[in-house]
Amino acid sequence: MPLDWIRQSAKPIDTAARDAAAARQAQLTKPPGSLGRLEALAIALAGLQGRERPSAGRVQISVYAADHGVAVEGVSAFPQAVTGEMVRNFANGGAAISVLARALDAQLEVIHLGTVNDPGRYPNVTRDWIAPSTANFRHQPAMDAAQLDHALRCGRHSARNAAQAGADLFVGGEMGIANTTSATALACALTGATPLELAGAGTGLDAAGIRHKADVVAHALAFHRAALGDPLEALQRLGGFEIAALVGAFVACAQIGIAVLVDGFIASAAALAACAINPSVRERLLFAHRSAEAGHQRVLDALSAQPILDLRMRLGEGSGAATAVPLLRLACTLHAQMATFAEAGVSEKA
Ligand SMILES: Cc1cc2ncn([C@H]3O[C@H](COP(=O)(O)O)[C@@H](O)[C@H]3O)c2cc1C
Ligand SMILES: O=C(O)c1cccnc1
Repeated sequence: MPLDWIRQSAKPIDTAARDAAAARQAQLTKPPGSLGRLEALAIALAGLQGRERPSAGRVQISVYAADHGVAVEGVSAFPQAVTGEMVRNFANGGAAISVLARALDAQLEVIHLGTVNDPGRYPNVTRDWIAPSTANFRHQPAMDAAQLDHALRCGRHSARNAAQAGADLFVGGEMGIANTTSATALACALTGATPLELAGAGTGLDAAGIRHKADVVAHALAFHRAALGDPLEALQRLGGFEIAALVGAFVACAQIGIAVLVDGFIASAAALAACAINPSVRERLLFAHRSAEAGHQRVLDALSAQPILDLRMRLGEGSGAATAVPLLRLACTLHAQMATFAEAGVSEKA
């Protein structure tokens, strides 16, 4: 079976490294717990990376771009041509994630999986073409089995690239007009929430637009209902190429043992699918931020995830995850460089 790999277990957390990091935190010259979540993040990263002193220095950001057939239903505030235009903007270094990646000195990989408006070839964009877009999932499965397999393996390839580059941390991003509709449908199928509970403004729909989007999702869920019990089938029917690539990347990173920092609503819907397909993935994911997209909190709740930041961001591209990287770096630097009570000759708690 070509998809057998997706269900193979994630690398177990290194509890010895995590416990050693927790013991070190207790020795550092501060009241225990006073660095709050920075302590917990350093300890969690130690378990994920298998070393007492973890690092967030080397970061790989992989951004997947693809179009969605459901865009014809008028579910986005922006035209579909923007997906291909943004691929060109990524290539030219002008997108938000381009700027963030440069500022973080992160490795940025852009993978073009297919757009209706083809911007052409660029040396710094990987072309891994599946089709100009998914099919409109209101009336038919978004992908066939071969397309799903292709997209999942594309994500696994990024995880392997990250491993080869010695990445400490993987960030997955996406670009695809109408992909909040796809993420909403997928999240409804996986959580049992209603379309009205999860549908949000995306790129800027008004209240009537959000009701229409929820209606499109409701029709799609009714059409596919009999097949949605299997999360892989739900992903094939309701997902997008870029969302499936994120699923493949998250699962493969978890299997290889690369820590994953999950972005906003769309990346979290992909994380939800990854964990539904392969529950062992969950303990290898960190959640960067709470998006302003209406349904994100419900998706985070379904994952029992506590995001690091809440900056009212709602962009995607991996931008929220990239924004959390400096805090992870500070958490690691404090953990590695603070003096212990013994080293500094400071008296411990009475
Ligand atoms: C210029 C521009 C840049 C973006 N970068 C990410 N998105 C985000 O918005 C899209 C999803 O929203 P919806 O479902 O409403 O279409 C995705 O491409 C997502 O990555 C963008 C959207 C636009 C317009
Ligand atoms: O949170 C996200 O990922 C998001 C929200 C709105 C539009 N695009 C992405």
